[in-house]
Formats: sequence, C-alpha cells, structure tokens
Amino acid sequence: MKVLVIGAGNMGLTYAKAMSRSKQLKKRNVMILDSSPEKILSLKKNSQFDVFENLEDCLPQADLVFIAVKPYHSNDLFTKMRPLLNKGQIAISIMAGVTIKTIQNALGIEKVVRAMPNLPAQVGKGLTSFIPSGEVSRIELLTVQNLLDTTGKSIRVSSENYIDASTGISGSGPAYVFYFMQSMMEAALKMGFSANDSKVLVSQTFEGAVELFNQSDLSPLSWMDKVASKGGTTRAALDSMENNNVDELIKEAAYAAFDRAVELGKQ
Ligand SMILES: NC(=O)C1=CN([C@@H]2O[C@H](COP(=O)(O)OP(=O)(O)OC[C@H]3O[C@@H](n4cnc5c(N)ncnc54)[C@H](OP(=O)(O)O)[C@@H]3O)[C@@H](O)[C@H]2O)C=CC1
Ligand SMILES: O=C(O)[C@@H]1CCC=N1
Repeated sequence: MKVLVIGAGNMGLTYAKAMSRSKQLKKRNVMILDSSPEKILSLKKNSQFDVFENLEDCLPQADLVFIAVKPYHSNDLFTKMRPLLNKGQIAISIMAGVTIKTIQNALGIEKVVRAMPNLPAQVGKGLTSFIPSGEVSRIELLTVQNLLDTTGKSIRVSSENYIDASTGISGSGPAYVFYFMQSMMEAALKMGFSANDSKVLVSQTFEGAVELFNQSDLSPLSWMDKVASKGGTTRAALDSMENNNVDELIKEAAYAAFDRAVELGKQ
C-alpha cells in the first residue's frame, strides 16, 4: 500500500512522519509532495520519505491520498489532481470546512474520508474526528483509521456537521489552551517571575490539572471545587472570571470556529 501526502506543512509532515514509523507502512511507502521549492529541498536532504514536486510522478501510484493543504489552495490542487486519479483511490482530506461532496465533485472520485485532526498529533497526542463517504468499504476505513491513529486517538462521527463542530473544539482547541497559557505567563511575568520560572509555573500547572482530570471521573466543575476554599484565593479568581463572563466568551469563541468551518465549506 502506498500513501501520498500532499502539503508538507504542520499537519501533512506530521502525518507523513507518523505513518512512516507505523507497522502498516514502511517509510518507502510514504510519498510526500509540496509546492514550495525550499521545503522540497530540505525534505530531500533528510530523505526521510520519497519526495516529489510533480503530481504526475506520484499521484497515480498512490492508494491513499492525504490532502493537507490550506482550504484556499484546494480548488487549484483539485484541478491538477483530477486527470491523474482513478476510482479505486481514496482521498483523505484534513482541510477545514471542505465537504465530502465538494471533494467528490472536484476530483471525480467517490471514496473520500473527511477528517479533522489537531496539532498535538505532532507528539502522538492528537485527536482526529473523521467520517467516510458511503463508497469507502469497512476494510478500507479500518486501514484509514489505523493510519489516523498513528498520530493519537480518533473518533468516527455520524455526520459532517460534527466535523465542523469538532473543528471548533479539538481542531482549533489547542490554540485556546495556548491563549490561556499565554495570559497566565504574562500575569506571572508581571508579578515579577523570570521568563523561565513563568514557563515552568504555567506548564506544570496545565500538565498537572490535565493529569488529575484524566485519572478520575470528576468533572472540571468538581475539580474547581476541590481547588477553591470558601472565601479563599481561587474563589476570588473564579468570581472574577464569572463576573467577566469568561465562560460565555470561551463558548462564543468555539462557536466562531465552528461557524467559520461551515462558512469555509460554502466557498
Ligand atoms: N494547523 C493545524 O493545527 C490544523 C490544520 N488543519 C488543516 O490542515 C491543512 C493544512 O494546514 P497546515 O499544515 O497548518 O498548513 P501549512 O501551510 O503548514 O501546510 C500546507 C503546505 O501545503 C503546501 N501547498 C500549498 N498548495 C499546494 C499544492 N497545490 N501542492 C502541494 N503543496 C501545496 C504549502 O506550501 P506554501 O507554504 O508554499 O503555500 C504548505 O507547505 C489545512 O487545510 C487546515 O485546515 C486541520 C487541523 C489542525
Ligand atoms: O485554523 C484553521 O483553520 C485550522 C483548522 C483547525 C486548526 N487549524
């Protein structure tokens, strides 16, 4: 089985690396293609995979094609791919918003899996939601899911709407966590900690809290209660967040990403 990854950016390269380390594929079964001459040069230097500059040289040999370019590059790419594809090939798109129907129509193939990963895939802690088109067989989907799982966990969703929704939660979500971390680090710096100490204070706090959450059945709300003593410091912070509607603002932000995914799909 041969896999072609199109787009050697944050996500494409992550998948190519993870898949090439998997039992299912050896590194010579992973091909990668990018449009940037600098990226191609640096990939060729490392020679981790078979690196290509032209679709003609790699697309016809691929059983599975991972499409990992930005949504606004998709139309141009689809036009170039279409004459080189055959009906047996499976396209796996990780592009935000772009629907299965759009991909099928633009590529002239029927077997499509739409997936939404996230950046922690780079450290094997990713979460990918996915949905296949009806034409993908159970065996083919199992193969695809095994490949998605090389970057972490995956969940199959029941409609494409959930792919857009998961974009607002897990796809874009790491950036919300980094936003919170950035604010806490800035507060630590303002309180007089060094940059290094601010980083340790914040990263260990996040790591510890997530570990506690993962090792129990308690909700975040229950854990908040365990930290907060009556009339104490945490209550002061939580009250401040509540008074400033932070809870609503976070939900609004997640919906903004969800809505944007839907909007991208209409373009
Ligand atoms: N980053 C993230 O956290 C997540 C991203 N995604 C999705 O993944 C996709 C890729 O995102 P990301 O990896 O961040 O993007 P990047 O910009 O890092 O990577 C995309 C790569 O594709 C290249 N490219 C553009 N057009 C073509 C083409 N026609 N043929 C071959 N290569 C091409 C780009 O080159 P150049 O730079 O020269 O344009 C770039 O190297 C997006 O659609 C996004 O919605 C999904 C979940 C999470
Ligand atoms: O910002 C984006 O559009 C992509 C999709 C999810 C994460 N990054």
